[in-house]
Amino acid sequence: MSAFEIIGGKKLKGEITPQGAKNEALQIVSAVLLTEEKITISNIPDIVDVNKLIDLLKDLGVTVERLSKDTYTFEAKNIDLEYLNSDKFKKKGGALRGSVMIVGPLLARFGKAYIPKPGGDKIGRRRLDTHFLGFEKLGAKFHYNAVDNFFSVDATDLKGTYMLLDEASVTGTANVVMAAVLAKGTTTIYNAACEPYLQQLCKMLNRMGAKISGIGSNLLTIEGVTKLGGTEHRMLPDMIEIGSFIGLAAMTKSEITIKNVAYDELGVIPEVFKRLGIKLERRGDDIYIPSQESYEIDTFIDGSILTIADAPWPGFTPDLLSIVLVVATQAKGSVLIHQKMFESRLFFVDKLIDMGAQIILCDPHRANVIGLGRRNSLRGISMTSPDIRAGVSLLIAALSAEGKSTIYNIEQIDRGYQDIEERLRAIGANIKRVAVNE
Ligand SMILES: CC(=O)N[C@H]1[C@@H](OP(=O)(O)OP(=O)(O)OC[C@H]2O[C@@H](n3ccc(=O)[nH]c3=O)[C@H](O)[C@@H]2O)O[C@H](CO)[C@@H](O)[C@@H]1O
Ligand SMILES: C=C(OP(=O)(O)O)C(=O)O
Repeated sequence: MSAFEIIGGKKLKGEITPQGAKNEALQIVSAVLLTEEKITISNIPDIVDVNKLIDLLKDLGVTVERLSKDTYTFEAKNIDLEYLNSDKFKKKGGALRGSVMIVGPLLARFGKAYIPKPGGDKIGRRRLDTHFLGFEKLGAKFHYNAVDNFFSVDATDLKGTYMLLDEASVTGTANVVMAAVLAKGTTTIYNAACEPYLQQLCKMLNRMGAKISGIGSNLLTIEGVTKLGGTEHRMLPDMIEIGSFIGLAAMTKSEITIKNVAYDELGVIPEVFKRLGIKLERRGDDIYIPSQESYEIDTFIDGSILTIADAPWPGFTPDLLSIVLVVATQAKGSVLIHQKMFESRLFFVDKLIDMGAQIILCDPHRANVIGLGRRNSLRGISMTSPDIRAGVSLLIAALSAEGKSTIYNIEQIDRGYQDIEERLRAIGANIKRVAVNE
């Protein structure tokens, strides 16, 4: 177990480059199971969740070669389906959310797949109905063993069909798309999630020989093919990291340039931070954030208090709401943060309140932040990170706070942020990782 010790209140300065996208990597790496040919993937982030998935694929028989820090080749030629029945798989497969996306490719290529209830953040109910309803529509039989929380699907032949997803689930859409590419006939998926990472997945599948159209919309049409081949793919930069760095710069009054952000793929993210009063400038494909002594939250046109809420893409991602909330604590003005998708993602505000922030948690989904307008700084405290994004939000709060903070349970942060303390130190942060005795 480790913790971060942070001495806050320092301005940072310099350039920072986002890692490859965690949530894209989990989709793309799962897709290698769809072919026995070689797939080369670059800009893979070196983070716990992605490494766990790669490890799982190795156990399944995929030949994995690491060509450089961020580039791997995968060859899923000799898959050991027996591994799926092992206790080792039950333990490893349940350790992360992304592992659920091996089901679609395995079902499509081998006619069966199992998965233990996947892990990921404990941020409220995280159902998998969309995934399995979709597989059933394609003709698979679904079985759920409630005793050991094991999901299984099998099918002799998957058949293309029309389906209206019960919700625009990100991993659910990815999973069903990966099953449908090898189904017989045409599948039409309406209410599909359409975020850039899914677009990336569909583009990669097309390069492998799939026939997917409607990419980027919520209506995907997939003409099934009999076989897919190898390809090369490069991951987009992680938009959640980019948003985290914008928030970090504003909170710590720092002048920061975020390099190579793939700006055109960021959707409403820059606009949402601008509505908090943060100045940011697009410079080529970088984002430049000047040092700002203060920033003021916008209101709606009629003067009423701004609400920032999550929504399926192209709405604002729920993964950045915790960051927005923290940044608002030092702004002038008020904002209502409405986390519609998850039920338990806002409870971390009690730590911010202990640090001196003014926040009213209205209910599990809504928090009203009354910005301090820098009248007083947050105070450093000891705290525990409940989930990946709350963890980084607390890290940002600690970097802006007066005095020393200690953040425990940083394994949550390590799930998704690569070498975070080194990268922050490189722009001047006073942060160190310390071992904690259990
Ligand atoms: C590994 C991975 O990629 N994880 C991401 C993925 O999780 P994941 O794919 O698990 O999330 P889903 O898109 O399935 O759903 C997220 C939550 O939102 C709810 N929901 C979803 C769609 C909708 O139209 N209405 C609605 O209420 C779901 O019930 C669920 O509680 O997408 C989430 C939503 O962007 C992100 O927070 C996660 O970081
Ligand atoms: C909730 C997240 O991850 P996961 O779906 O892997 O729990 C996240 O990336 O913010």
